[in-house]
Amino acid sequence: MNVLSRIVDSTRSDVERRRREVPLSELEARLAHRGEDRPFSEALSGPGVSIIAEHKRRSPSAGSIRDGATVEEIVCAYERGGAAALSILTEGQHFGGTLDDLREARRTTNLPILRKDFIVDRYQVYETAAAGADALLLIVAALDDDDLAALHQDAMHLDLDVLVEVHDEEELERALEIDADVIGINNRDLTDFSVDLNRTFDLLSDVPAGKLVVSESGLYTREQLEELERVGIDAVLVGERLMRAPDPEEALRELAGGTEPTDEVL
Ligand SMILES: O=C(O)c1ccccc1NCC(=O)[C@H](O)[C@H](O)COP(=O)(O)O
Repeated sequence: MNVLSRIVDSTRSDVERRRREVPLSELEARLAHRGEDRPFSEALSGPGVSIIAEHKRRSPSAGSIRDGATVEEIVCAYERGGAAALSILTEGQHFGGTLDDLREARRTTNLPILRKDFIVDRYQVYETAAAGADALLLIVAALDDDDLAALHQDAMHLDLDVLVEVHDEEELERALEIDADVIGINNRDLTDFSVDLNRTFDLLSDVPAGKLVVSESGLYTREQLEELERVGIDAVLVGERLMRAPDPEEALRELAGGTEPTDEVL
């Protein structure tokens, strides 16, 4: 069983537990207290490459990435450094995240927030909206066609933007079938963790005009971002590079082209 299947399996059990603790009807009631809308897609459509800065404590590929900093410290640094949006990893068992991380990010910044998780059940879509996120991730490789379409519909019904993540041409076709507006091309192979930026370059030419395209994973340098900008990528999703930096604000400014690079990482 590959890592994605393992994560999806454990996610399904976690969702069942949470559903018993907080029923869907309770989440629906909480939606009445949702705060103001922070448009996620709009934030990615500015000039140049927009940066979605990710809060990520650990991962299956890297192990522990950063301990000891609060969510507030990290996300406020990202906001000061010029992030267009935040990605908050809320998966617990493999990434050490929680929905409370997302709530804290919402309380302490004004940036639009993507819930980065393994969404396989409509309960999670309601949970995402109730926790104050503006967008969620749907990973095509983790879903069959019916679930992909249904979860996409549920998200739109709740005014959530959706980043639809693909790895190859077949997954891109499936994303286009549901008319996804924001396509994420993941440079990381989720079966062996290899990272290859050519995934973005190869798939980009198959994405029709009018879609927003996000290049995800394995991005570390200003040069990579400049290359992506040249080919017309709208945004990048960056986690490990920023989370390992002693000063995430400074690291973000460097990536965005605001300051000279330093090689310092934790
Ligand atoms: O990061 C992993 O090891 C991973 C493994 C299995 C499924 C998903 C995984 N990562 C989620 C992500 O998509 C990344 O956190 C995100 O794109 C940022 O990547 P990076 O800048 O390389 O931290």
